[in-house]
Amino acid sequence: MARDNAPLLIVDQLTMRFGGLCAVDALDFSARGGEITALIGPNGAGKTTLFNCVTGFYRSCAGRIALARPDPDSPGAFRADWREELAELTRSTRRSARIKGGEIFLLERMADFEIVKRAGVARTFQNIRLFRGMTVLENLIVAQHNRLIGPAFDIAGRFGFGAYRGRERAALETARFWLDRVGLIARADEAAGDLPYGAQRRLEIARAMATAPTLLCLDEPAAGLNPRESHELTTLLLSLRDDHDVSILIIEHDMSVVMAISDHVVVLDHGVKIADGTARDIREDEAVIKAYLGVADEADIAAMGA
Ligand SMILES: Nc1ncnc2c1ncn2[C@@H]1O[C@H](COP(=O)(O)OP(=O)(O)OP(=O)(O)O)[C@@H](O)[C@H]1O
Repeated sequence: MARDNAPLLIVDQLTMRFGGLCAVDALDFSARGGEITALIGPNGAGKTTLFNCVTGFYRSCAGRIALARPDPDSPGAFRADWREELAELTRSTRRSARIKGGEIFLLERMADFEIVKRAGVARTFQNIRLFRGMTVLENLIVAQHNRLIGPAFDIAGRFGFGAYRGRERAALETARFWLDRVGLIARADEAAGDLPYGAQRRLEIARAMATAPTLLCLDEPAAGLNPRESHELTTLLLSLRDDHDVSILIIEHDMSVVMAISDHVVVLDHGVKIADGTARDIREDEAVIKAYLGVADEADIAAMGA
């Protein structure tokens, strides 16, 4: 379903090389706000490298990654067309600029912690990275450390001043809300590492959501899930988009999940974009079918409906 919303993420001529290998090659695409954009492609296509550039884990070799963050308190005021302001920001040496109803960022100029804190990008990983020895609840509290650590953290935290207490209470409420939302509230006091695999995947998503992101980047969230869990995941992701106003960028190999949830699909092969469109467009695209026929199993092709 194409929704014709304003762009939230604009990737422009992005290039990432590792020595002689070009993992992402002059990539252009945009992801619109309020949508689920899927990045698909065979193994080694450059999908995780792109995520690592967006989240500041890698510093790209060339190109631009721009993100808009509407003000949460007045989302309606956001100026939908921010190309002019982006051009001006690009010409400057600044990392961000205020625009009507929000702020825009050039992520390739920012450190990873700033990308999380200021630009509102949260992510999950291909291999689950929870704090396994901490409880389920503690994992969500730690995720909100940016909010807990206010300007007066040292003194306020030590003496239990009101401002800190208030922030702490809000962090607990947020944690409980998201644990409830992903069906883990009854397991809040268990060690995260003791949860079954599918529950750990849900906890990772809850942990990312607890940071109130504008853009949620999910790296293969359906990996290792059984069909029932995959179905629950699709329901959860659609609800995050529709009920919680988060835009999602998802890398996923499970084509049934991709086809069920994506508003927009970008297909990479050997670091190059080979298709970009709705799920329906790309499943009929010859270059995509060829890329998958070369490497994927027949179930992938069947799930794409080609
Ligand atoms: N840190 C690195 N150093 C060197 N080469 C790397 C590095 N990270 C990725 N690559 C290479 O870049 C290419 C793209 O890898 P990437 O992990 O982005 O692909 P992918 O599309 O995410 O694949 P998969 O679906 O298997 O996760 C591969 O050839 C990979 O070996």
